[in-house]
Amino acid sequence: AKKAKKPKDSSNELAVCRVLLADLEAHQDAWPFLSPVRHKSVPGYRKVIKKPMDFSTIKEKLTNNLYLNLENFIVDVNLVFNNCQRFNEDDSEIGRAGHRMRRFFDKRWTELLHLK
Ligand SMILES: Oc1ccc2c(c1)N[C@H](O)CC2
Repeated sequence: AKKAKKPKDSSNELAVCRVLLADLEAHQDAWPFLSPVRHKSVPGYRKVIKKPMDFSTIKEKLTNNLYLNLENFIVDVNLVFNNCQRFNEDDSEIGRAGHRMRRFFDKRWTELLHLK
C-alpha cells in the first residue's frame, strides 16, 4: 500500500535561514562576502558578475521577508559562492575562502535539515 507522505513542516524554515546566515557571518573566512563588492573599484566585476550577492544583502532580504522558503535562501547563498568562483582563481586567498565557506554551508544546512 502507498506510504502516507509526511506533511512538510515549513514553519521553521525562516528560523533555519537566520541560524545559517549567523553561522556564515561568524565564520573566519566570511570576510570577502560580508558586504557588496565595491564594483566601481574592481575592474570587470560589474561586466562579469551579472547578479552580485553578499551576506549583508541576504540579511536585508531575510528581514524584508523576501525569501518565501529555505530553497530561495539557499539559491542566494550559492550565488555568493558561484560569483566568487567565477571571479577568483581557485588558488587565491579569496578563491580558497569561497571554497571553504561553501563546504561549511553545505555541511551546516544538511545538519540542520536532518534535525527535523
Ligand atoms: O583582487 C581582488 C580585488 C577585489 C575583489 C576580488 C579580488 N575578488 C572578489 O570576488 C571581488 C572583489
